[in-house]
Amino acid sequence: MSVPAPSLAPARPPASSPLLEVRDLHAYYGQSHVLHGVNLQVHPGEVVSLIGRNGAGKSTTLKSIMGVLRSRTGQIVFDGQDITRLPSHRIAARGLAWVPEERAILSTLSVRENLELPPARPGGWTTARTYEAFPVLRERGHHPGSKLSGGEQQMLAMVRVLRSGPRLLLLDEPSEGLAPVIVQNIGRIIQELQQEGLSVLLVEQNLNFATRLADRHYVFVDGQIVDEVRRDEVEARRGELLKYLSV
Ligand SMILES: Nc1ncnc2c1ncn2[C@@H]1O[C@H](COP(=O)(O)OP(=O)(O)OP(=O)(O)O)[C@@H](O)[C@H]1O
Repeated sequence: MSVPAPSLAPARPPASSPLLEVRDLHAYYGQSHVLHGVNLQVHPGEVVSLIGRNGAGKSTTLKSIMGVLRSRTGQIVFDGQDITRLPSHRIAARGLAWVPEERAILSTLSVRENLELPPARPGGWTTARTYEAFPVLRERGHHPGSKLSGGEQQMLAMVRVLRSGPRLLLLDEPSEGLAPVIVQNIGRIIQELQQEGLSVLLVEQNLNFATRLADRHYVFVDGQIVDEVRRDEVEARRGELLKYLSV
């Protein structure tokens, strides 16, 4: 997997106030208590990754932030406002966009219909930008969503949410199951988005992909964050990070 290497400069110093702050988050599926006091921050323009083994609670954290999983306690603050009790659509309207692991595109609609259904908002991706970044989506314009490859589905799912011009993008395993060249392309787009000031919270199992892109990493074990690693610490601590991910 090769994403163009970003500069070797240390992680940018976080701005004084975080764009997203998650405080003492607990989450539940029925009787099952799966997040145990998660605290994390994402600063404006930062790319932050959540890494950890399967079942550690990373996706649940994204679902809790978006308000898709309602059975949770703690506080989620976005741009200084408490959004914990808002319904998901109002959370999205504040500028958070989530691409779930299953990529949530409309399988019976064509690529073009999938692209055009979400309303484009000021600052969001236009159709022209979409085709410039991912020309394959123009070529596949009339194909139904169900007939796309995994990579094409990931591109389409990302573009659908980028049309709304979000300020924070939540990506759940964007590299999962994709060919190296597609992973590289998606990595390049994430870097471009960061350069434009977008913040990204990225769930990843692919350590190479995560460490190339993210300024900071939170390590999840059994529903808790047990470690935090900055970009400039990654090389010295790569062995520990691999151990956290190994089964
Ligand atoms: N819909 C659900 N109902 C019940 N338990 C769930 C549900 N979704 C996830 N879990 C459980 O919650 C825990 C955290 O899962 P989560 O999906 O957040 O982990 P993850 O770190 O994202 O890993 P993965 O890569 O496997 O998704 C796991 O024990 C999982 O089995």
